[in-house]
Amino acid sequence: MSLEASELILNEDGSIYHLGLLPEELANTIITVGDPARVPKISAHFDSIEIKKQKREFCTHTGVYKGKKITVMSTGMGTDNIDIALTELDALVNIDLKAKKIKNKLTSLDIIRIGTTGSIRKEIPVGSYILSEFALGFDGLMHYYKDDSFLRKDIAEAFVEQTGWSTKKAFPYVVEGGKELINKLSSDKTIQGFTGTNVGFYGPQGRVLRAEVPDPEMNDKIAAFAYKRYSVTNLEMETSGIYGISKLLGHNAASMNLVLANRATGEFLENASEMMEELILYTLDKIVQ
Ligand SMILES: O=P(O)(O)O[C@H]1O[C@H](CO)[C@@H](O)[C@H]1O
Ligand SMILES: O=c1cc[nH]c(=O)[nH]1
Repeated sequence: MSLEASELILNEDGSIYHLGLLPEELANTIITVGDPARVPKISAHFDSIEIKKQKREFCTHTGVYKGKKITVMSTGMGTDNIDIALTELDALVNIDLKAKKIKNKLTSLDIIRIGTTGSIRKEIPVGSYILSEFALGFDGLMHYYKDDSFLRKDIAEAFVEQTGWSTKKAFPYVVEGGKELINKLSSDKTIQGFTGTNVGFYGPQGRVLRAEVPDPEMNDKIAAFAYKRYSVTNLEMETSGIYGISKLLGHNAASMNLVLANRATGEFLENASEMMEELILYTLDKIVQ
């Protein structure tokens, strides 16, 4: 049975709806970033760039770095965008777009996020690289999919109990990243992370400029959470969706984040662009190793 035109949506040129990409324009190793301006900063290191496409916040460059074909794509901010980006990346490799049928032989992509984050622990300073072993999703995205077999419900339940998580918010979910890919990217430069993914940057991450939050102690409660060997290291806005949709669809994902802010000490990284450039080169070289 083929997928309806309203479900698998293609543009007039046959490309996938939001990303605007054709299957042959994608590599099997994909770097995702939130900020579209970070895409050319990464592809500037490529030996050659074959594809440059932009639709909405999804800017994509595909090229070759040290002999390996890599795609770098921006997702914009938030897991609502991640749902679109990862589902369409999967469709590009695992659905025959002309026949609109799921392929018999499925392809597993390597998806590596290079992002920015805020640490909630004073011992993880600005400038650190956090490589997420697990993600803790506050966004609720994975509750919209049937298969929850890979979610660590024991950790999520302990988290809700210890922090007094409000029932008005989505029930948190916990998902592990792709172990092999994470091992490949890790070194003594990376800190193993348990990354909280929020639905926003201000209130959802406990930032107060003018509008108050219901529980000003929530970041401290998140930092105090301890269950078995698990405790939360940092907050950002995409990793849980990337890990969740990747596990759901059979892809390998790793999330590497530069710590820009330390929420416990109030510091913000001064030389952020220089440090991001270093993280980009670190990650690219680990990918091709
Ligand atoms: O730097 P990026 O990859 O966008 O990631 C972080 O920065 C944005 C917030 O400033 C959010 O997307 C957050 O996850
Ligand atoms: O504190 C921070 C810094 C970067 N990105 C976030 O989402 N939060």
